[in-house]
Amino acid sequence: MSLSAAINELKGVGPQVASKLHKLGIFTLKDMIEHYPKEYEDRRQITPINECERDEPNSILATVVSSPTVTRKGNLIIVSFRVKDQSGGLYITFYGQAYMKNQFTLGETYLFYGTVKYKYGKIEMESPEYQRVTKGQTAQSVAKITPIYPSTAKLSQKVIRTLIANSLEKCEGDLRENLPNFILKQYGLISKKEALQNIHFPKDNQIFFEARKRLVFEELLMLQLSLYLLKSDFAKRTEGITHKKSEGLGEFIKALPFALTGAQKRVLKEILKDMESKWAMNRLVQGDVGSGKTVIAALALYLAVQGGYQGALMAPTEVLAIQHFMFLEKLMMPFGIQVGLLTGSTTKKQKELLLEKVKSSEIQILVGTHALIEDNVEIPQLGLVITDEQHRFGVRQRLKLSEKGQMPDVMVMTATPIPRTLALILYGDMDISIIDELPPGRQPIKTNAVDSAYHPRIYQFITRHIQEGRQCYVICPMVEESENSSDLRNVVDYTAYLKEQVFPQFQVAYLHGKMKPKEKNEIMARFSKGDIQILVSTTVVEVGVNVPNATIMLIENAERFGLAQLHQLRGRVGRGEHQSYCILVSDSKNKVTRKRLKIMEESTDGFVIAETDLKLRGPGEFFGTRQHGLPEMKIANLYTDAKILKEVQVCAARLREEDSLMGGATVQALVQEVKERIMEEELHHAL
Ligand SMILES: Nc1ncnc2c1ncn2[C@@H]1O[C@H](COP(=O)(O)OP(=O)(O)OP(=O)(O)O)[C@@H](O)[C@H]1O
Repeated sequence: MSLSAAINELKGVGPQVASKLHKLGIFTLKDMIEHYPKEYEDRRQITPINECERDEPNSILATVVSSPTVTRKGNLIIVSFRVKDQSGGLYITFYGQAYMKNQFTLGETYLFYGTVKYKYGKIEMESPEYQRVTKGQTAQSVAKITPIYPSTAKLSQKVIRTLIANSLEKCEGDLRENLPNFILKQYGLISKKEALQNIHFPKDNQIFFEARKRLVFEELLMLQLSLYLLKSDFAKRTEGITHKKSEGLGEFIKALPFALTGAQKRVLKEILKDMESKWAMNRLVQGDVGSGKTVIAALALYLAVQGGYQGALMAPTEVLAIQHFMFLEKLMMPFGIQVGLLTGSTTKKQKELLLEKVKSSEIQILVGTHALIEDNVEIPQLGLVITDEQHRFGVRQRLKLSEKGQMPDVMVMTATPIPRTLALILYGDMDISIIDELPPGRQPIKTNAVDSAYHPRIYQFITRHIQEGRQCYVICPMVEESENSSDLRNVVDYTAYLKEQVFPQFQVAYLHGKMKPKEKNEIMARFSKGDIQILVSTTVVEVGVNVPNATIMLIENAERFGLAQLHQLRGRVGRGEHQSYCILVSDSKNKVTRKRLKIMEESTDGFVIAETDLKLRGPGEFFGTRQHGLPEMKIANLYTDAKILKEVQVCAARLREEDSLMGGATVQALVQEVKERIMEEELHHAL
């Protein structure tokens, strides 16, 4: 059978099982085979019955010495019988599974795996997994390292195991090697077929590790190659624009309302060096929330414009685009530089006029949302592209903006502190600058995680601060009440409650993603001016909003947010001279949640928070949402597999650099496979 055969072509998969498998995202035999175990149980160690650890799982090899009997306790059917080995005996008991009565034969030997308990003065093993050991078999040939699969959609582990074993067997002929031989040799990788067989049913620990390494290597290599392909079809370092040194830059810096921090100066130097060189700049500027990235963007844009080029700045939301526009306009106007704004709400007429001015270079800096990448936007002298990324744009969108110019310099700003291992993958071919210093005078934000019993005190606290002239954000996980989330705070109802019951004396308003852009902008402008004191919102304010007078960030149902997200949200306060506070409300008793909220109380360092979050939750959930244009990881863990990742990057770079390798048929097939995957991803995304 072929790997692409539909799962219901497999024996034993009827419509019911198929629909359960579909729920797990399994449609073909290939999907089935790539449904990797989440963990393993080592059942090879067979323990004599009298040495079994209580309340722990054990493997025993025992013979049935009493016929199964059925008893009832209320509605519960209990099947029980006694088994023995040379050291002793115990009872095997199944609850609620009447059919077990007929599964065992007196005098036969079985391998049982289950938890051994003391119950009502008897030793018993509860609902164990079992397998008959026939005459010719040894216990060792039956007791195995057994895979345990993730989310089973009500399919038993046994069924999944059997389906995978069958898929592997039926597709054996189609499990072809897809990595070139020289890569297998150089990195000591086992074949694809062996790896797939042993990731599910490893014979021993050694082969399991080898199988995993091989599959992780392949997955990361595919990811790295797809990033290369998406970025520039294996383009090497390219020559770009040589921006002229600007004499006026010093004057521009002097005109800023503050002195640059040491970190800002260092990053600026790195950027200037890139811009003034003949190579195209491709730089990621990473700075913790509030570290002052926007001004760095302004300086780079100023330099480009001074040399006769145009610059573009793309932001992920309209609110943020407007904020950047206002900031840049104020700085640039005194120097006679014109800044334009293009967003989804720009009217047709305004847009025509604006685009004309951009085309004639009358407007030198264009700020906007992804409206900037539309085909009719022409920026003829485009020399610098900056995206304020925050993980909202895909690699492809970033490229599309760059393509409006002739190899413009590219700078990506991000506030999400990305652990090094992840930055390597997401921005593998970029140079990285880090702004690791906050502007002077900032007091660390005080953070407290509390439960909802604290609400009355929280409201008093907010009242006091607003009376002193400050402002407050309140974040809820939902926009409106919905059926399955009535226990979560929602923006609409909570605003009404706060307005009427708690803060009738203050201006309370709400903001959420479903509102019209015009309404959103209006509310944000009123909050910026101080006309609104309490802004209740979803995470739309998470990205980059800058209102220095806001000093309290109250987050309801804090357990619903990723740590990176909480850190971003908290970064909306503490942006001015006043002491700021972040209050995280959660009634969750979950241990991991409590730990995560505790980290927020203890650390204000975005990098520490991000690393810890990654450790606690795994990278899949790190960003809260999936990355556009990036395949999901099936087996690799970007955090713990950092060592393999490094090897992969060396290997991928070699494939890219040495054209001779590209000529080989296997490498071409590999690249083709990567291309197909990207298409699949895009399709998946478009749906
Ligand atoms: N060197 C500096 N000294 C004093 N204030 C500064 C300095 N640099 C920036 N600021 C101010 O700090 C605030 C935050 O700056 P900015 O909005 O650029 O931060 P950011 O890094 O983009 O943060 P975020 O990612 O959270 O949006 C702004 O009010 C800005 O004017």
